[in-house]
Amino acid sequence: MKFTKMHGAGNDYVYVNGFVEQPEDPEGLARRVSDRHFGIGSDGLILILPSERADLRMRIFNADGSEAQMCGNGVRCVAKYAWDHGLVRRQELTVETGAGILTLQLFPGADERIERVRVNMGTPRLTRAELPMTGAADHRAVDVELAVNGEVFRATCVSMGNPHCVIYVDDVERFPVADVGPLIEHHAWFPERINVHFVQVLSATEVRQRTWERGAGETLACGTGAAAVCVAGVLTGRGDRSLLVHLPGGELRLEWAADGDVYMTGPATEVFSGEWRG
Ligand SMILES: N[C@@H](CCC[C@H](N)C(=O)O)C(=O)O
Repeated sequence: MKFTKMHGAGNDYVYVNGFVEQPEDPEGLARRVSDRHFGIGSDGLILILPSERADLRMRIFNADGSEAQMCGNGVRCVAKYAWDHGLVRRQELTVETGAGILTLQLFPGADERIERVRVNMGTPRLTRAELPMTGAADHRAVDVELAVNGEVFRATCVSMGNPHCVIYVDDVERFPVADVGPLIEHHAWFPERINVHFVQVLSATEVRQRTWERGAGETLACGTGAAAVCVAGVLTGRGDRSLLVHLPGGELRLEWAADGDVYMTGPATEVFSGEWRG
C-alpha cells in the first residue's frame, strides 16, 4: 500500500489515496501504521476518498483505531495532497467529513505547491446534547466545575463536529497534560470521550495551547481544538473573536466570524512517501 506522511503544525498522519488503494480494515491499519516503534509513526490514519457530494471525502482514524468526525490539521493536508498530487487543482475546494462538508481555500507557494490552507470549520455546537455530555441536554457547559482526582478545574465544552473540553491554566508548559488529560478524556461526563486542551492566555488575541487528543494522547497541535479554544475564549470573556494560537508544533490563526462560522488558517506539509508492507 502506497502512503504519504504529512503534518499540519506537527500533528502528523499517514495519508492513503483511496482513489487507488482500498484498505480493508482501516481501524486495525491505523493502529499498526501509527505505532512510533513498529509502524510508520503518526497520530493516526487519514483516507482521501471520492465523494458524491463534494470534491473529496476524508475519513480520520486516531492512533488507537477509533474513527473521529473531523481533523482540522488533517483536512488542510488533504487539500494540499489533492492539489500537489493532481486530484483536484482548484484554489477553492470542498471536502466531505463526518462533521459536514467544509470549504477550503488553498495558498500555493513560490514552487506552486500548497503551503497554507484556510478552512471554514463551520458553526460550533454548544449544547450538552450536541457534544455529547451528560446534564441538561439544551444547556451549555461554559466555565463549569469539573472534578478530577480531587482537583477542580473550570471547563468549557465545544463541539466542532468532534468534542472538545477547554481548561485554562496559569502555566501550560509546566502543566501535567499526560496525567490530567487521560482522566478528562475518559471522564463520566463524556460518553464518547473528549479531546482536552490546556490553555494559557497571553492576551485577548494570543494563547498558548497543549492538547491531549482522544484516541491519540498528547499531540503537537489540534486544529478543531484550536477552533474550540477560540470559541471558548469568546464565551468565557477571555479572548477576542480573532486569535493566534501557539502550539508545540506551530501556530494556527483562528477567527469566529460574524457569520457564526469559525475559520482556521495554518500550514500543511508533506514529509515523505513510501510503501507499507505490514
Ligand atoms: N488532530 C485533529 C483531531 C483528530 C481527531 C480527534 N482526536 C478526535 O477523536 O476527535 C485536529 O487537528 O482537529
